[in-house]
Amino acid sequence: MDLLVVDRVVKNFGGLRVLNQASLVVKKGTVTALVGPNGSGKTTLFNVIYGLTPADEGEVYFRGKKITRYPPYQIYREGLALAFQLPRLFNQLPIMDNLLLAAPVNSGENPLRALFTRPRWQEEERALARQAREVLELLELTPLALRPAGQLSGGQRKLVEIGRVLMAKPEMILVDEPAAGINPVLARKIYATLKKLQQEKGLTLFVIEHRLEVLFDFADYVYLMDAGRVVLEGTPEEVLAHPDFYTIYAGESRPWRVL
Ligand SMILES: Nc1ncnc2c1ncn2[C@@H]1O[C@H](COP(=O)(O)OP(=O)(O)OP(=O)(O)O)[C@@H](O)[C@H]1O
Repeated sequence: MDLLVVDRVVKNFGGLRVLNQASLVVKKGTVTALVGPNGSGKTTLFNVIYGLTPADEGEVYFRGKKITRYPPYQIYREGLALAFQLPRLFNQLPIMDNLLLAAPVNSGENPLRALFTRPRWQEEERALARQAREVLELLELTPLALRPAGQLSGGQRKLVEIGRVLMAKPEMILVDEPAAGINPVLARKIYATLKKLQQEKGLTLFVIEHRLEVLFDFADYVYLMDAGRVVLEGTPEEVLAHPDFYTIYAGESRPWRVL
């Protein structure tokens, strides 16, 4: 099933065409990767999908529903979440609290409603705490549950960022460079965790990555972008075997000049 469909998306910044009819499909239950040289438009495409940057042309569909003009919070509610490249955590607060704060709003947050629906919000809070403990367990972060987020390593912060996103129980997660700036051992661990989310939770993952060596062990399908459009696609083996792959990948990507 096609979970995410990007259909001929165009984005101009001033006179630069950064996305030039970009189209792709992410199938449900896969780990799909987006690779490409610096400046080819990968992050801009994620921002368009997630409603952070409005598309000039083209459409984005999630579960068959057009989400092109939705704001990010509405896309999040539809079950599509974005894990930021630089995790946005509350540094003074423990990991556990960072996860609890990421959960969707519950009935205890409105004082008047809370007064009349006390048993319900107490039960909701208990369920949230259970969910946060499960997420910590899944990400193997339980021993660090009470550690302030500011004391974590870069790799651990990425895992907490993924945990934060999991609290919304999404169907699909966009992950922008989970392994950037992280040593190869931890990078593998992060990918192993993403794979576990796919296999055990049925999550769909769409990942931007530069490190081909980790990526190709975990991805089911790969898109290569250049100058704002998808130029190659296939299984990791197919894409790597393509005679043009390394030339494009190692090149410098220049947006189109439209004005
Ligand atoms: N807000 C903006 N205003 C103007 N130009 C922008 C803006 N955001 C991105 N660009 C330009 O768009 C092009 C694509 O950038 P983008 O970050 O999407 O590429 P990328 O493939 O994610 O690159 P990298 O691999 O380096 O992260 C670049 O030339 C960048 O300078």
